Amino acid sequence: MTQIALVIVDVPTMQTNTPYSYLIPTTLQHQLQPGMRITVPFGRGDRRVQGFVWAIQEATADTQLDDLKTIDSVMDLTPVINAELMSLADWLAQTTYAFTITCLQTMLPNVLKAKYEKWVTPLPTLSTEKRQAVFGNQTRLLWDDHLSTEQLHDLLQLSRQHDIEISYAVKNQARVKTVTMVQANETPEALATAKAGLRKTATKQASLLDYLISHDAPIKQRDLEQQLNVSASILKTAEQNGWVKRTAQEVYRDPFQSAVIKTKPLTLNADQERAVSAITSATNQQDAKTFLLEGVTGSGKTEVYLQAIANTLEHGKNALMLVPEISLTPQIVGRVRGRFGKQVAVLHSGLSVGERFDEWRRINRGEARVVVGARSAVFAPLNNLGVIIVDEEHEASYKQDDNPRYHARDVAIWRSHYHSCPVVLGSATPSLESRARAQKQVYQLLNLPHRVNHQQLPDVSIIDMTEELRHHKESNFSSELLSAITTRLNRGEQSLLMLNRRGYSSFVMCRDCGFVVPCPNCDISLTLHMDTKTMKCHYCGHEEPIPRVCPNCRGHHIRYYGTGTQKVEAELHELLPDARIIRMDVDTTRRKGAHERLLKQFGDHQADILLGTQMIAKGLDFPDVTLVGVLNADTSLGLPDFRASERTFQLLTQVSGRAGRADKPGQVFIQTYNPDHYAIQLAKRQDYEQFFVKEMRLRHRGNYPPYFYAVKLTASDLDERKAATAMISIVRQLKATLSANVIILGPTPGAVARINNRYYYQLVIKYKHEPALNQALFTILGQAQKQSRGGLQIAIDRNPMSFM
Ligand SMILES: Nc1ncnc2c1ncn2[C@@H]1O[C@H](COP(=O)(O)OP(=O)(O)OP(=O)(O)O)[C@@H](O)[C@H]1O
Ligand SMILES: [Zn+2]
Ligand SMILES: [Zn+2]
Repeated sequence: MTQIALVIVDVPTMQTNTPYSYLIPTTLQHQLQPGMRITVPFGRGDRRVQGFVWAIQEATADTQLDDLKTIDSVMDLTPVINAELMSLADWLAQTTYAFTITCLQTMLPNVLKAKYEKWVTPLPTLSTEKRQAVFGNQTRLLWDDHLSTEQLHDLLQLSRQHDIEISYAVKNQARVKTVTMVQANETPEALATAKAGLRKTATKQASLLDYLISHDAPIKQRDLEQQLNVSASILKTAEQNGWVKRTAQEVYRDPFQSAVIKTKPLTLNADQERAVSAITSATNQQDAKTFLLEGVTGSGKTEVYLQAIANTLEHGKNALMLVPEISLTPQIVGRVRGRFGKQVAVLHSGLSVGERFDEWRRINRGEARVVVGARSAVFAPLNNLGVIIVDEEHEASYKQDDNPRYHARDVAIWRSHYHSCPVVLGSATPSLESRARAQKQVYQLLNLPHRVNHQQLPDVSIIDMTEELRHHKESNFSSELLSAITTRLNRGEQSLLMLNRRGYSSFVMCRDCGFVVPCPNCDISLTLHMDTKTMKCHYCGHEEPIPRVCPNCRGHHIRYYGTGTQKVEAELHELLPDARIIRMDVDTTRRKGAHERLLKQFGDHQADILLGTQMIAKGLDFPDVTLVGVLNADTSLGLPDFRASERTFQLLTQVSGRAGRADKPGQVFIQTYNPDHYAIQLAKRQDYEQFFVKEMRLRHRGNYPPYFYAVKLTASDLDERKAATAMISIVRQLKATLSANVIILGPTPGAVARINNRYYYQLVIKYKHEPALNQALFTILGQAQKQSRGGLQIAIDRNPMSFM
């Protein structure tokens, strides 16, 4: 019986979205499995492309075997995509208008996608004869195109018996970090003799020899220098004399290696108890329910997650927990590891390719039972899930803004149905969508209305900055906020200051003619970066020096505008010279582990003030922070987007929630130019429910989500006219196909009309029920594909995070 493989090839076009049939070579019959990657000849020129084995079938009497091309080679010893993820890829392709191949690739760790050397290595179980037959005298075998199908056959078989495995030669991109260690190189007797021969004045050398005589364990050179108060040159001479040897020792840089404190489950309060028992009973009854855990800041949501996970593990099942951009929330990772130790795997972008792959393999082998990770961790190949948690479910970073444009929350819910397990969406400020679904009882609402220990929510004051400006000179700090910070300094308490940078940036402008330096490739001005002393484009990466003379009028009055964190820090230093400040923004957290280090320093009271961008708004739990100041609440309000109020409310409520979380009460100051705006007023009261009611009314009136669904289409082309005409004809086509109830906004130029020399046009379709829409969009994509050689690109974004 001949086997044929159905293969999804790595050629992203509409035509290749369904599997192609390939003949499996005789020697590889019954060796391949779905989810393995292979290479196949494709197209008229038979060029070699990669593909995934989608399914394996027995040929029937009708199969025209002669018409089939044959699989070339195999890339994996074991499947890299399991059955669940294959059907998930199928669903994703359907719902995000992406290609199945793109979805499959998205689920793989990067190391499998890139061209690393692959080696086959024997495992201890491999018999000596087999070892000799396969590896000869080599310790490992390079896995490349030169392997014959016979060899592949043997290797696949050995792999199934767990006798061999594949490893990837990932060169650690970050250099190995080392410290210099010093150790005695001679016997104590010999050293004593050396000491006896020293001149009387050589006291430093004498004390070094004394140390070496009584210690033989290696010590860090730096520590030794400090301890004995000797210089590096003394040690160098000692080495030349043969008294010591110096070695470079690798230091472990795993950012999560840093001590996690083991924690025990806390005694739950009544609200937490209710939430945990609802979730655990869904786990135990295999009920694929979606819970919305709405709990005010500091209400102990994390403890609810941890106990729901503990229950899952007790029942022999595994757990997945998503957190927004995990490098931003090292605290929460620490808490999960503190409870579940080595069973936890962590996936996030801060890990090197190799580290990430190691974690992925631990999950794939079933060694890790709890996975914590950011957006793409939702594809972690965990089996037998008992609970899925999506923390801070309202976070925009859960949506991928490139193909496939998936929302991790939707994928989590899909997986919960696959595994018949509950999913918990948690937030102090749920997205309107999720809260509306809870209202309609599609999701089950669980409430934590109080802070733990009945601590009050912090007292929030709004400061009208127009008033401030009238009375004082221009400053980032109102007098109220400044005196509140001073009080904290005197009391030895800590403050958190947030600068809202969304949709806001620093730039330079000519004071004489008003000229602002634009990007040559995009229709946007360049952003000022003081750390590198350059101007950068945030869209295309263009970079140039800060001009000294105005390129427009040759004037010399260039002025720096905008409130960068660096500028605020400088002002703060001037106002409060004694305050110790930690600044946290993209510039200070670029290096690996920097984020966690800064937070740790702050937690250890090495600073009085943590000054940062949005990255300090979420998830932080420091007991001695009693003051939060928002320097500019308005910048995100001004954006022309239907979610602007929601985003602002969420941000202000979240950041306010960082104050007064332990026994000392908290205080918050919000500086704004729009003190009467409802998003700011309701954030002051931290009244999510009121905000929900008010905002829903406005969304209803404006026909916005969640009352309407939305799809955003974007066309881009090097030629502006082509992008615009494509959009106009798409609108015509949609109007002809869809019902009269749809609302089409646009086409309009994109929020940035030109990026990297491509022109963007967009339109937004709002609808309630349009059965014909899906097909219409696929048709549009198919047509666009045919024109894509000309450079036209169409992107479809379902449930877009913004209409901009
Ligand atoms: N049952 C409990 N008993 C005592 N302390 C608790 C209990 N539950 C949680 N805590 C503590 O209360 C603090 C706040 O809890 P946690 O950080 O989980 O709140 P949260 O709801 O996740 O907050 P946020 O949404 O603001 O990040 C933590 O320090 C936590 O250890
Ligand atoms: Zn000028
Ligand atoms: Zn640019």
